[in-house]
Order: sequence, then structure tokens, then C-alpha cells
Amino acid sequence: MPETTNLLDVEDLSLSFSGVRAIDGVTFSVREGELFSVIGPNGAGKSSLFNCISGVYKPQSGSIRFAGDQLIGLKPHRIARKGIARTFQNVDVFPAMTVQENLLLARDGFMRAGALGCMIRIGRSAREEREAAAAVEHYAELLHITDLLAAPVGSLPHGTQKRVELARVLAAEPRLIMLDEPVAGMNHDETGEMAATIQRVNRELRVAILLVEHDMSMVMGISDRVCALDFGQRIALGSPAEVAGDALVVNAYLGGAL
Ligand SMILES: Nc1ncnc2c1ncn2[C@@H]1O[C@H](COP(=O)(O)OP(=O)(O)OP(=O)(O)O)[C@@H](O)[C@H]1O
Repeated sequence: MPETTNLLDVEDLSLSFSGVRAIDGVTFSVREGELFSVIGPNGAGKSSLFNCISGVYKPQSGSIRFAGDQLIGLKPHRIARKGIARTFQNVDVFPAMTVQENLLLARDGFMRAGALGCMIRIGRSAREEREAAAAVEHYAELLHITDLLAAPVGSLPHGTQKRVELARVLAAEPRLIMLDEPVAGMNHDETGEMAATIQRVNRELRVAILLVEHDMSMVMGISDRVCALDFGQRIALGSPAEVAGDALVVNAYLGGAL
């Protein structure tokens, strides 16, 4: 059996806000190419965890390693440059720009030749432009938005805008994608479509995905492994079936949101 390596290692992580323990000694790892979900009822600590990994919050103790490098203490842009991309609960796109422009913009950050490089080395810049156009086409196809490349993103339905956002994140070719409640505000059909899209992206690109979701049923069908949080603590970690059947998880959900 091929050996699986960990891409992200979160160890004994704790974060408090003036006495409130938002994250309390949480440990888990995300493997290369894995679709790993973090679930939990309201206030469980999911967003706080995301914000620690992306550098928005600085935890008081513990460790977050990405491909072996310690992330705690790094600014969000430095963490992004290491190959971690994230989406937010709202849609993070430029609504007045077309789908294609949004994707090309994401690609700009990825291209190495800056403005000066473009002037000095026209050849390389032109090659990069061709590569960017091909990449945009590739990700648009994968996300089923090829027909919409010329449309202003703001004119599209919410579920489609979320797909554009995901394509934009992929265009920067991250090693780990963090998705923050990607189906929040979606109807039943849109939720099913987004779940299938996330799974397709994970399988076809073999990119690791860390998904934070309130909706337990949404993640159960698509995740390789699931970690459940409650009151900042890890209460379960395992396969979707193991976590769904865990007594602590059932209690956390029955006692809260359901
Ligand atoms: N900026 C903050 N200042 C003070 N307390 C905070 C802050 N952010 C989160 N908390 C507290 O930390 C705990 C965990 O909150 P967090 O938002 O991480 O949970 P969550 O699982 O993402 O919840 P939800 O599903 O409602 O988004 C809660 O008790 C919350 O009130």
C-alpha cells in the first residue's frame, strides 16, 4: 500500500477569547489529497480553527504545521503563498467582472513574471499568458462554468457564484483548499450540486480539501474522514460512518441545532 503523508498537522491547539475557550487542545492531520471535514454545532470552534490556520487568529498554544513548516506567527499572505487557499461564507469574487476576468486575476498572483518581467522578457510573459488561458479553460470545464466565461459574476445565481469562487481558488493552484461552509445559504439542489463539485475537484486534481461545515449530512457522503468539534474540543475523529454513529456527536447535534 502506498504510504500517505500528512500535509497539515494541527497539534494540541488552543485559542481563548477573554476567558472563552474557542479551541481547546485540538489535534488532527490532513493527508495529501484527502477530503477532510470539520463539523460541529454553532459555536463549536470551526471558524476559529480556520482563522488560526489561515493566520487571522494567533492561538495561545499548540502547533500548526503545513508540509513540515510551522504556520503560527506567519501573516495570512505568507500562509497563502505557501499554497493554502480559502473561501469564506460569503462569496469572495469581483461581481462586476466576468467569470474569465475573475479567474485570470487569480492566475496573476500565480504567474511569476511581474510588470517589469513582462517588459523585459516578452517571450516568457506570452508563454505565461497562454498557460493562464489554458488553466482558466481547464478549471472552468471542471467547475462546469465554461458557457459562463463572458458573464459578469454578479449576474449569476448564488450557487453558480460559489462555483466561480472555487474555480478562482483552484486557478492559483494551491496544495490545500479550505472551504468555510460552502453550502451556507444554498437550496437543496444547489447543496447537492456543490457537494458533487467539491468531490469531483478533490478526486480529479488530488488536491487536499479541508471543509468546515455545520450541515453534518452534507459532508457525510463526500468526506474521507471527519473531525467533530463541540465547545472547542475534538469529540470524534474517523470515517463518516464512525463519526455519524458516535454517541457524543449525536448528543452534540441533538442538544443543539436539531
Ligand atoms: N472574535 C471573537 N471574540 C470573542 N469570542 C469569539 C470570537 N470568535 C469566536 N468567539 C467565540 O468562540 C467560540 C467558538 O466560535 P466559532 O465562531 O469558532 O464557532 P463555529 O463552530 O464556527 O460556529 P458557527 O457554526 O456558528 O459559525 C464561541 O463561543 C464564540 O462565541
